[in-house]
Amino acid sequence: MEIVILAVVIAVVVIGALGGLVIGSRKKKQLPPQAPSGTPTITAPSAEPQVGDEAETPRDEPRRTIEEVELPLVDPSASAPVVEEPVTEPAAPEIETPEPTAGRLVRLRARLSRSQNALGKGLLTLLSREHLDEDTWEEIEDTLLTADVGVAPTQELVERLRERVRVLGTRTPDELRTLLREELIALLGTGEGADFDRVVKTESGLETPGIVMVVGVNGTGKTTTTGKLARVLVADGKSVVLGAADTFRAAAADQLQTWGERVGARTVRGPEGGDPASIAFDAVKEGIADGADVVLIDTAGRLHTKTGLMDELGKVKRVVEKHAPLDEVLLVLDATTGQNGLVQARVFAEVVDITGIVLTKLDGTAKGGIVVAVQRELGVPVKLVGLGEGADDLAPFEPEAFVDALIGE
Ligand SMILES: Nc1nc2c(ncn2[C@@H]2O[C@H](COP(=O)(O)OP(=O)(O)OP(=O)(O)O)[C@@H](O)[C@H]2O)c(=O)[nH]1
Repeated sequence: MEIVILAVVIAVVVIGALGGLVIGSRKKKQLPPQAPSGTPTITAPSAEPQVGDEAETPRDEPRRTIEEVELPLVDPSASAPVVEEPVTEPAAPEIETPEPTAGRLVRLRARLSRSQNALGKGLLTLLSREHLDEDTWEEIEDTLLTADVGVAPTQELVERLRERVRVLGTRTPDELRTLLREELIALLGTGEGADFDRVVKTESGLETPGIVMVVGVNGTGKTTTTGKLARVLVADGKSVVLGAADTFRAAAADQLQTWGERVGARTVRGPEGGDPASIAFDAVKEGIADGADVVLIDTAGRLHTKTGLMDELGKVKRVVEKHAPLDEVLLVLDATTGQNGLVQARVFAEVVDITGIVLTKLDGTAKGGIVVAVQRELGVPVKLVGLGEGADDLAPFEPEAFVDALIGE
């Protein structure tokens, strides 16, 4: 009996040991292969629950009702790659630095090429003929008249030139050129006789800003000239307020404002079709309040033949002068319109006291002689000349530089 019990115990032990071996070998086969030591491995997190993971939400967590559960917000653009725009400040209008005004006429001399050929070269060719006979002098006269110098100034010039050539016995082309130069400069109002002050008066000499008003017929270049003049003044270190009293042409105020913004000058404007006198008045008021150096007032183009419009111009002047007297009234004349400009000049001068002339579009005409004629007509100096559409194509008028540009140095 004892032997039987012993045999049963041994059998149980043997079976148990065998069973353990089999399970152990199975377990060993399931182990993943070991990574070679020393090589870093990057593994994805196991999808299977790991040690410490909760199998399910613990029962003691407060339960949420369906109303309390918030669905994740779905952004339709979320799938598209988000390109972040760099945050930029709204660009301030760029303030330009205008060209200095000194010597502009010399720089722009080539723009006078049409007048140069018709007037300057024409005269020099005639004067260099072997015999300066009666016919030649007549041709010289014709050349001057064609270039719009005007009858009286032409006769004067030819007479003086003839006399000097006769007395001095001048013959060489160089000497003749020198004589012509001197006589043309004299005709333009320097040297003997009238010596015009050509400086645009922008200083009032009072506490108030200098006030400049720009007048003329339609399309002569008033707004452009006002804008160019603002640049000239800013270049000279002055602060400028612009008055857009041209309420007649829709785009004029915008055009003026754009000119102003380019150099940091403020524009006072009113409603389209509004009262130009009240805008001019406000512009000067603003200029005084701002402590500006100069107020430039652009007026609407008006036909000199329309009495009502001319009366309106007189009113603008009177209203502005409730603040302070006008320092400068510039009449803008289009040089390409020739003698018609003289008629306009006469009528404008009756309504407002013209103190200076701006001759525009001299780059587009062979009739540079109009400078002489218009000064004679009004007894008022040409102060500025327009020689192109560019922002800095407005030059102070200097007779010597002008004549040199016409006949070549
Ligand atoms: N070639 C040339 N063109 C010029 C000159 N001055 C002005 N202009 C041009 O002339 C045209 C008319 O100029 P504006 O300044 O608008 O004329 P405006 O007198 O103010 O016109 P209104 O307000 O209608 O009376 C524009 O195309 C200017 O660019 C110049 O000196 N040379």
